[in-house]
Amino acid sequence: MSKVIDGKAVAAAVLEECRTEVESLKADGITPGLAVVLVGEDPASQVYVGSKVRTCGDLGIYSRKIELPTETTQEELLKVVADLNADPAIHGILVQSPPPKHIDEEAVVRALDPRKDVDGFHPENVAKLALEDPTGFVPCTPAGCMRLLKEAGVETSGANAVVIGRSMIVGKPMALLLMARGVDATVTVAHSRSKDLAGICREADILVAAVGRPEMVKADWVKEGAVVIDVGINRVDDASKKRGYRLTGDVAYEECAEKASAITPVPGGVGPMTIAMLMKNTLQSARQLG
Ligand SMILES: Nc1nc2c(c(=O)[nH]1)N[C@@H](CN(C=O)c1ccc(C(=O)N[C@@H](CCC(=O)O)C(=O)O)cc1)CN2
Repeated sequence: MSKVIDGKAVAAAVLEECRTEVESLKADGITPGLAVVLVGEDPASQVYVGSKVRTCGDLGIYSRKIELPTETTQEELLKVVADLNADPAIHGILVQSPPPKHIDEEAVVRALDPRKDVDGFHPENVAKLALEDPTGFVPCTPAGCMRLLKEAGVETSGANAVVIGRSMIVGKPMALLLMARGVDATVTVAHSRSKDLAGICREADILVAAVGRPEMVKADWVKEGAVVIDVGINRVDDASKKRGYRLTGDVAYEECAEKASAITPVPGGVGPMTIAMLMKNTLQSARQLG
């Protein structure tokens, strides 16, 4: 049976580091500020945005929640972003993803001031990640995964890491982080079109699943003793639950836990780290912008 990597506990430790940094920023006359923009009424997004704002409040970070109706036009959203770019009280801006279908999300990300792009999605921050420039912002979920690996004492140097998924939010930045100098993993990025996906995964010392398919990774995809990081947070209908669904990852947890040396659960694994790393990025921005 494997060791469970407790994302809630690691996130709590990261948030304590943030609390200390907020005090230090305030002592220097800087009150960090985060703006969270939510377009539409996606229920999961409402939960995440609420959680981001609550965490800011708990740490003493100023936050501004901007809720816009589903019918908000691209132009209206770009105006909101431009106003936040110009607002000195705001150090970090994020637009919750996914926005409604008529919104061109890439154009919205490009409109962000990259110095305030605490999600790390702007092309300038993507380039800084590839260049290993620490002044850029690392996307929160992969940054959280890296922190979990570190806290779990996972040896990455020379390890075979397989990332399933090639999204801009998780797969691609995760691959860059794993191959970075000092981390030094040998990285394979696999996806739905990869031939023999199970075989590729079986080679992994570190397996990161970020595909958004409930319990796709089965025990026979996992090498004995591998470390498994499950990024998926899928809502699966479950009439036995009060809320009508249960959360499950991209990994069939029980059976994979039998083979892995360490594994993240869902919920309580990578998810809480996303918000903790967002707070870190906001404080980095506040420090850099002053
Ligand atoms: N602009 C962004 N949009 C989205 C991001 C992002 O980083 N930036 N990531 C995800 C959603 N997300 C944060 O925004 C997020 C997802 C999950 C969790 C989390 O704590 N999950 C809990 C379970 C919570 C629940 O009950 O649903 C867990 O896994 O334990 C936090 C944040 C997509 N959009």
